[in-house]
Amino acid sequence: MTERELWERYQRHLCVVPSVGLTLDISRMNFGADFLDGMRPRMDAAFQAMDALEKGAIANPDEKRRVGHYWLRAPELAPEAELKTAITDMQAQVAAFAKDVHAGKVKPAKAAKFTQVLIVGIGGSALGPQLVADALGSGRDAMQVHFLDNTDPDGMDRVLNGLGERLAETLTVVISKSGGTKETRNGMLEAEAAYTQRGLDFGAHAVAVTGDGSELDNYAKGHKWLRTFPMWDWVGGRTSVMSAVGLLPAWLQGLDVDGFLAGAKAMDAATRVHDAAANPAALLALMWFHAGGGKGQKDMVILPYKDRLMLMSKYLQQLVMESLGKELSLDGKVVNQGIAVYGNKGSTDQHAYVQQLREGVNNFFATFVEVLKDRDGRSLAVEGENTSGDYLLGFLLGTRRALFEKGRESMTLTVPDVSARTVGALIALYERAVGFYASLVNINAYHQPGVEAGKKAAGRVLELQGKLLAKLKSAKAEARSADQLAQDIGAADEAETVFKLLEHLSANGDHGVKRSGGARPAEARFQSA
Ligand SMILES: O=P(O)(O)OC[C@H]1O[C@H](O)[C@H](O)[C@@H](O)[C@@H]1O
Repeated sequence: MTERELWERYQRHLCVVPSVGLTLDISRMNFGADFLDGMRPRMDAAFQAMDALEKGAIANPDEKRRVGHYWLRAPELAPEAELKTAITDMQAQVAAFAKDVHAGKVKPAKAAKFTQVLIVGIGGSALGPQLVADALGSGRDAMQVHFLDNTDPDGMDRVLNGLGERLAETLTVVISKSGGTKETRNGMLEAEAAYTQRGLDFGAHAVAVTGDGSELDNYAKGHKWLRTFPMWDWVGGRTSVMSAVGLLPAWLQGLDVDGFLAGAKAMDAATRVHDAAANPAALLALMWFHAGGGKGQKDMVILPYKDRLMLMSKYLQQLVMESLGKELSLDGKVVNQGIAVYGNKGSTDQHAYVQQLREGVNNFFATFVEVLKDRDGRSLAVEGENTSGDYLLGFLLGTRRALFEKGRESMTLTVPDVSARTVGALIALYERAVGFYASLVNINAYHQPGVEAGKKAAGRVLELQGKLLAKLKSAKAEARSADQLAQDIGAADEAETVFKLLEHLSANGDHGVKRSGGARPAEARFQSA
């Protein structure tokens, strides 16, 4: 295709959303002239399914749940008055609570004001707040935000030690929809211990966002925490950033929450249109389908040319992969669907993996995210009249061209700035694109049965460790191999797991296990010290 033809194709297919100032350019995706027409019946079915979902149908059949994240920014669309009230009440409660915190009406026991927020959560209960905080935050925010999003002891030490004395002015927000996620429970207990160590009552510094009656809800109430905010079964974790999960941290940080919700609402309005050519979410889903043959054969590389959007790929990785990575279709057939997502930021990535994108295996399509506004205020001329921002765009356009020359497909999303409104719009765009794509390939986007398998297996590993420790203690002083110990606890087939457990136990002082013998598994001996 000549540059002239490309320019015409660009103008013909450019999807424009004036309400949020976003455009989607699909001209560098090499779909054929009849692709969009050919997909029309499937796309129409996807539109119908989405309409039904928004009206309150059971869109998550396995869990018999409704899917209501679109109501969070348009409560008037909730199918029942009680739901609408629940949403508006939640919004009012988080806003009022944050105002009281900022005003010092809700204050810590031994400091004048809360100045820091520590969020404890994982997956959908962390990624949204992390994206929003990183994209929109600054050193001038009302409160600074920190995260515990793992059960890594050293990771937690780093955050808690970093807070140091400021723990006395830190409000901890524990977020878990189910209220039973082990990583989050562990983070909460470690945070609690850090407060206790400094002579601070954790409950007077803690709030929860969780489902009514969950383990976390009971713990928070039992330990007299400051407040609990609701989370509902009709909001999925990965689409919960506009529930209290994301709104409470955003309010506390002092971000433009109204703009965030309004951006999403405007994008929702634009993506409800039953005309794929004018609907950026439908076009995204169709392009994903085109690129991967409806089977996820190509990976989605997200390349925002803006530091503030660096977490976008991480956020979309969960949204897309947990929603679309499914074994079974809605009819119960094995389909093993999914699209792999990765990315970081441009132009930084040009100095890393873009080499492979241009010349290596052609198993991806790129999505460039272009932000028109360079910075607040004017820029320095770094070379002739050129600014750093001119370079950033130059690198984006240059890389895009270099990929196209080698037959590598890409789309370009252009947004005016990284404001709360834009971030809300981008999140809403991808939420709906994922829903549409799931319909196109006939899967349930709203459950995650595969995640459970790993959790159950982890539970069995910890049970095994319990038996192992009991055995080691009873057989004191006698050094045994992993194989012997596995047999001793009636788990001969689990010798490898037992060996891994023993290596970890002996590398840490917590359980008093000592390792001797050689480096190889068969030579190693373990005993209780
Ligand atoms: O919010 P929680 O119930 O603690 O869940 C946190 C996360 O863990 C689960 O394993 C799910 O795969 C995620 O979708 C969820 O967001």
